[in-house]
Amino acid sequence: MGAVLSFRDLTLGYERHPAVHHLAGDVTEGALLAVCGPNGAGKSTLLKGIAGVLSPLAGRIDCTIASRDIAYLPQAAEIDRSFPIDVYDLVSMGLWHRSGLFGGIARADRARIEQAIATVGLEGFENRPIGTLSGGQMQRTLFARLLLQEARLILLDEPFTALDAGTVADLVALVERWNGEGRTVLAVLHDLELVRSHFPQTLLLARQPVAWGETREVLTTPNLSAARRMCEAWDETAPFCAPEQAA
Ligand SMILES: Nc1ncnc2c1ncn2[C@@H]1O[C@H](COP(=O)(O)OP(=O)(O)OP(=O)(O)O)[C@@H](O)[C@H]1O
Repeated sequence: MGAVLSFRDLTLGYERHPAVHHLAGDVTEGALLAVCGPNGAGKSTLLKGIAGVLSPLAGRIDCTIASRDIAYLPQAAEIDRSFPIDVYDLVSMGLWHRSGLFGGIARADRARIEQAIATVGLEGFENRPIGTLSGGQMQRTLFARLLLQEARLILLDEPFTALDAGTVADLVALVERWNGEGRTVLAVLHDLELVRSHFPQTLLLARQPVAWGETREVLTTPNLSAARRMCEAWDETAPFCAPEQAA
């Protein structure tokens, strides 16, 4: 399998302050990769860089997948739930890449939307405004939208945070299904047991990469301690590419 993503001495950050520093490596097609690390390690920043929301300060990301084939699910806190839209319409947005913003929804599309809503266990919620959903119901709705997107590269930022065990199990099963279909999935996760059980590969980040490879070889006590130390020692005001921060 070839690389779908290549990081070339990548630095991402905000207002010239790096948040992810000197990242290099490849993500192969069909990978199921967890991105782990302490708070502030740069995990969300990396996903934003891959999704094209944030441009590199230095280095680059080579991606062989067209942006229309990339799906990005931000952290729940970043999603505006006050937007007046119901479950059905939010899920149907997963077809936008096919139908266009103002394209009509054909009968076959309606069947697919209903099927996606049923797959995530939300039958009967079609007309509910998203602002009235519980956190778990909202996340199921967003996964139904992802189902319709049929993206080749799926980026998930803390997709299982604050969800009950049943919801997590259902959504993990969807992630595994996507991966079984050959899609590449990157997920930012804090639950290391979940990562060990379901994600074969892990990138451990602490502004810089600490380790990247087989999950059992990455999530070791020494690596996790090093990541904690590196994040604690990080200077938030470090200038762009300060030599002492270089890998
Ligand atoms: N919009 C922004 N403007 C300025 N700094 C930012 C912005 N977003 C994130 N940062 C900073 O970038 C650094 C990395 O943040 P990021 O959100 O990528 O970390 P994270 O690993 O996803 O953390 P968490 O586990 O807490 O979600 C932090 O120091 C954060 O304060």
